[in-house]
Order: sequence, then C-alpha cells, then structure tokens
Amino acid sequence: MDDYKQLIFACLAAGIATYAVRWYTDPLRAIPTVGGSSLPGLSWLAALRMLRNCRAVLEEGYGKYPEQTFKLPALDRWMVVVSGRELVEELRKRGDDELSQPEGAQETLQFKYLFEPSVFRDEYHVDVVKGRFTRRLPAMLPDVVDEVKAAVKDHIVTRLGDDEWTSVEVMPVMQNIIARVSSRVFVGLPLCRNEEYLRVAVDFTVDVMKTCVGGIHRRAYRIVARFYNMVKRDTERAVAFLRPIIEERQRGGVELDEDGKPHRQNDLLQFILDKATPKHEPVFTIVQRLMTVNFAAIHTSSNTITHALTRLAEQPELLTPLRDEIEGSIAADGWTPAALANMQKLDSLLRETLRFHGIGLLSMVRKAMKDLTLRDGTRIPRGTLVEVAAYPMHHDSALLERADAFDAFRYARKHMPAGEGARLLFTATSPEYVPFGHGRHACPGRYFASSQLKAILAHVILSYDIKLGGDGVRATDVFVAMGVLPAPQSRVLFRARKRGGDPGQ
Ligand code: HEM
Repeated sequence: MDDYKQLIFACLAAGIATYAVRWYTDPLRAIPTVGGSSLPGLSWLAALRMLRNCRAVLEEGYGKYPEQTFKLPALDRWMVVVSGRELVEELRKRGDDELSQPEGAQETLQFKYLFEPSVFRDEYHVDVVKGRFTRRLPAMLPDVVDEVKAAVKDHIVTRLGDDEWTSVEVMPVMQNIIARVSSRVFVGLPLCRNEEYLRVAVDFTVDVMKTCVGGIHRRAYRIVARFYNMVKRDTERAVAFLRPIIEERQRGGVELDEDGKPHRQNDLLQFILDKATPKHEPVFTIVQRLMTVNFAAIHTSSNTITHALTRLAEQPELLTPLRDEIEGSIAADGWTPAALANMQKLDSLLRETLRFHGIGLLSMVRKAMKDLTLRDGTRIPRGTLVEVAAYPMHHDSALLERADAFDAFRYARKHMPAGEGARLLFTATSPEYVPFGHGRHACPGRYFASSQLKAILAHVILSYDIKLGGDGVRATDVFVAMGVLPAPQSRVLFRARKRGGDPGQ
C-alpha cells in the first residue's frame, strides 16, 4: 500500500516539476503580462477578469507598453498583443509560414471544430471574393441600388405626409437590409427576397458569433461541437434553399427571375460553383463556403451601419451637408460608382465610424507556425496567437489629432497632396488604421462593403429625417469579450422627408 502511495506522490511530484520547468523556461514568461498575474493558477483569475473587462485591460497594456509587446490571459492560452507602426508592419510582412492569418482566424473562431475541414484546407472562396467578385462590383452596382431601395422601403415603414416619427430598432433592421442586399449579389433574385432564407443567413452569422465569444475552453469545443453544432445545423437549413439552385445550375439549366424571365447568373454563388463543380465538391461544402462569406459580410457591415446611423441620429446637423453632397453626386453621375466615389463626406463618416467604434478591440490575428523573434527582440513560441491592439491605437491622440472625439468629416476636411487623397478612404488600410486588417490578408470584401454601406446610407439620408428619441444621447457601445457592439435595442426615429427624397426613386 505504502509503495502504491509513494508511486502516486512520485508521479505527482514529477508532473509538478515538469510543469514548473516548462513554465519557467517558456519564452512567453519574458513578455510583460497585463490584467493580472502570470503565475500558474493565478492567470486563470486574470483570464476571468479579462472576460468581464477586456477593454480596460487592453488599454492598460497599451498605456504601459505602447509600440511594444505585452500579453493578455485567456482561459486556455496567452494572447500576445503588439502595437505601433513597426510591429504592425512586421505582422503584415511575415508570410503565412511564419505568422499565419488563416490559422489565426480559424483558431480564434474555433472554425476547425465547427466547419467541414475541406472548407479551410483550400480557402478558394476568399480568392473568389478578392478576384472575380470584386472585379464585377461596378457592374453589380445597379442591382445593389435596386435592392437597397426595395429593402429600405420594406423595413423602414413610415407614413408619408404627416409629421409623425417612427421608432425603429436599428440593429435587427440593418441586419435584414444588409443580408438582403448582400444576398442579391451573393445568390441573386428571387432567393435574396426569401425571408426564411434571409433568417438562416442572419442566424448563421449570429450563431458563429455566439460560439466564438462563448468563452469556452479550446479543448471543450472539440467535445461540445460533436453533439451541439449550431453552425452545422444552420448550414443544413441553408442547404434546403440552395440545393435545388446549385443542382439546377450544375445541370446547366436557366433560372428565372421574379418576372419569369431567364436571368444571367453573375453572383458569388456562381463564381464559387465554377471552382467547386470541377472538384466535385458536395453541396454541403459549397453552402458552407457561401455561408462563411455571409458571416464575414453581415455581422461586420450591420454593426458598422448601426454605429453610423446612431451617430447621425445623435448629430442631425450632419444630414444637410451630406444631403447636399449626395444630391450633387447623383445629379452629376446618377447612381454610379463615380457618384459613390464623389461622396467624400459619406466616406469620411464611414471611416470615422470604423476608427472610433470598429468591430473588435483587436485586429490582424496571426498564429505563429514556428518559433520566431520579433524585431523588438520578443521571442514568440510556435502556436502563439499574436494580434494588434486596434482599439487603443485608433483612440491614441499621439497618432491622430483629438482621437478621443468622434468627428464625422475629419477625413473629408484633410487636404492631401495631389494623388494621395486615396490614403484616407474608408477602404484604405495603414499600420494606424486596421479595422479591415492590413496587407495582403486585409479584408477582401471591403470594396463591396463600401459600395453597399454608401448606397444604403445615401438612400436613407435622402429619404428620411432621422433623430434620437429621449434625451437625444446615443447609448454607449457594449464590449463583449473582444467584440465591440452598438448598444442592443438602440432605436432611431425616422420620418419620411416631405420635400427632396431620393431623386432616383
Ligand atoms: C465593414 C465591414 C467589414 C469589416 C470591418 C471587415 C473586417 C475584416 C477583417 C478585420 C478581416 C481580417 C483581416 C486580417 O486578418 O488581416 C476580414 C477578413 C475577411 N473579410 Fe471582411 N470585413 C467587412 C466586410 C466584409 C464583406 C462585405 C465581405 C464579403 C463580401 C468580407 C469578406 C471577408 C473575407 C472572405 C475575409 C477573409 C480574408 C482572408 O482570409 O484572407 N468582409 N474582414
């Protein structure tokens, strides 16, 4: 019996000693910890504190270690955070064999437990968004504008002629409008107007978000996802709508639009099918690829437009200069890419919205694929997640004048040397402006996001007066883990404009 006890104690002691040596020699130990202690066991407490107050902990780290590296605790790992031009540039320049973007994103969002492995073994749907889809954006704009007008009319219902204001809960309405307008160019008519399909597209997005901010330990996902996988369930729901269309297209059949006319398939689904069909990919995998892009598009764009609309409702004095600009651009060029490009104040409002609010506290997540040393001498062991402190950098007045204030037209006012104006566009990334990431992995959907968001905002601004109810003060944002969200149930008051309105209506 004594021998047995001694054996247990010996194993325990050996286990503790191995753990202590590994902890002591771990290169991550040399990186300063923010948010609590890095001692074994105590880092758990720090991780729990982080879950409740990520923003304060991140800002504390950035304040103490600007343009340097520090680490934050999560329940199952350390997250290494960098900031400053040089280190952001280093993340941009390192290849995926050293600091991998796909591996970083998949690990953060727990994709490997939720999705078909083949979707991420070959992410050709990302290349499709970056290439063929983006090249066709100018040709797609008439469809986008057509869908914007129909969707806004269906979702923001006000009475014309009287002086009444209608209160609208902005986030769900914007999710529906974004899902519908995106679906117009993702899957085309008539599916983009099928409310049940749009429900699935939005549910998929919300369920991926719920899963990845759930704070579950990485290893627990493996087990939980086997029995309860909301993403798989949502994909199956989407397959019911998409299978007949996919099979018809693969047979070479012609789809009919709402008026029964044959319709040319020039949408994202077709571009994905053109790659998937020769590979004999199953319908389920094709649908997951489409849903992945839906996820990337809907959550980000609906958050951004909700922030922008609540800002406009809080500062209705911004509406008149925006209307003048939008009306002038449309009068000159119609609803064309040239007109959208001329809407510089609108562009500035969107850029300022992403700078000030953004969609997350961190950006550019990368996974170290091997042991490496950053330019500031920080040693990063293989498997570590490295991210950029986006939120504190975007709010740093050393990098941008009065960065703590929301100033909608700040970028439109800036006079840049000839030919350099494009550097301040909504879609132009830089080491100091990273809401879309930066470098070759920067969001490939940002040009579509820009067209879509501008078309919706321009149409809303021309068609409605808007303001906030109550005390007229916008509710503060909500920070959930590393995500930034507009306050839930935020409402904006809309009133149809008696004079003016959208000239293209
Ligand atoms: C305001 C709207 C949007 C924001 C703020 C946003 C932001 C981002 C960010 C931060 C990344 C990761 C970049 C990195 O790790 O370096 C990303 C990736 C991505 N986004 Fe967006 N996005 C938006 C809209 C869209 C739209 C509309 C689409 C689709 C049409 C889209 C498709 C994608 C895809 C496919 C990726 C993965 C890129 C890759 O793996 O290389 N996004 N986005």
